[in-house]
Amino acid sequence: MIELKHITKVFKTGKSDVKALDDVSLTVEKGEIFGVIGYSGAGKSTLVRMANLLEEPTSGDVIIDSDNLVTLSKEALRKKRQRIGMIFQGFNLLKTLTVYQNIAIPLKLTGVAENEIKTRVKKYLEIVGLSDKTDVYPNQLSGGQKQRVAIARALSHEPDILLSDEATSALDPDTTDQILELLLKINRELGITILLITHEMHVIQRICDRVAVMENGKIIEQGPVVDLYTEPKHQTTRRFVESIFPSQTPKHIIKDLQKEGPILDLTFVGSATESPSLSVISNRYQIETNILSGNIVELKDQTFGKLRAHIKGSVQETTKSIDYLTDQGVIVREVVIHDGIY
Ligand SMILES: Nc1ncnc2c1ncn2[C@@H]1O[C@H](COP(=O)(O)OP(=O)(O)OP(=O)(O)O)[C@@H](O)[C@H]1O
Repeated sequence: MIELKHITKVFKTGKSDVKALDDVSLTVEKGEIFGVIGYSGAGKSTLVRMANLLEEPTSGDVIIDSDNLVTLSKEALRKKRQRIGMIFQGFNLLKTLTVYQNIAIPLKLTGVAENEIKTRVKKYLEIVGLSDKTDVYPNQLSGGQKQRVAIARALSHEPDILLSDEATSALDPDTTDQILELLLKINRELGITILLITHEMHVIQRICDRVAVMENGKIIEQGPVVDLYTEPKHQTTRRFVESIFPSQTPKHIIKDLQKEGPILDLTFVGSATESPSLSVISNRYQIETNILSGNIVELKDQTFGKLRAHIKGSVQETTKSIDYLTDQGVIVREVVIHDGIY
């Protein structure tokens, strides 16, 4: 549905050029929620703005439903953009207009008839849960409510695609979750494909199907969210996953404990999170287990857990225990410290 092919973007500045995107390719399938995560300056905003050509690539193609935006006429591009809604961190509402006018005026500018405008404003304010705020001004709304109005405004053009540029970054955690739930509902009930950028793993975890990790203008890793959680390949991806599962065992404790037996990081996905594998190995084999840290989180469609445990016992019994865990679908990785480094 959205295909970014070999996109490079160089910003010409006074002194030196900045390569914000460096040969980036990405495909978002119809109906999915695709997240792009990266630290500040990675190139995320530039990337998402390619998908409606708010930013033009220096080279590469932007294909939306088999049309290459780069080669479309101005008129055809204008029409295509109406199929692509966008929401922003700063909401971009006009302060001097009411909620109704903020949604209605862009529709009027694209030639939608007055009756149809009334119907759409009513419908989309209902969907975002703000039917009672039609006549108020943006400064009478909370941040979350402002973002709901911005979402209703984007939806009122009845797009196939919604682009989200850090839409929850200015919101507190509870409001963030409410907006993420709303995005999920829009995706499921209206069938709208969503491409979002964020610097928060929490956003990816809650609603995304697939994710790409960006660094220095490149995509360094991409795939289903659960794959990046279970086996992050790149150091930066590992840092993002650790932001959800901080491993806070002090290094000197790991160093001491590992003299008596291995410290294991255990990763559980789906039903494995519910089976009592650790108590089974304690009962079945001659070992002692001690849990050092752990957490279970909900990904979009399944549960995912991490546990750090210390195991004491003979090499033979420890090996049997690890084999048992592996057979149960648990991913087992030994934590080792050499000279103070994990
Ligand atoms: N209009 C511009 N002119 C010059 N350089 C720019 C422009 N827009 C972005 N850049 C540069 O391109 C690089 C990528 O910026 P971009 O805003 O896409 O990153 P980001 O990952 O969205 O970061 P943040 O989360 O801080 O917004 C940065 O080095 C930035 O300074």
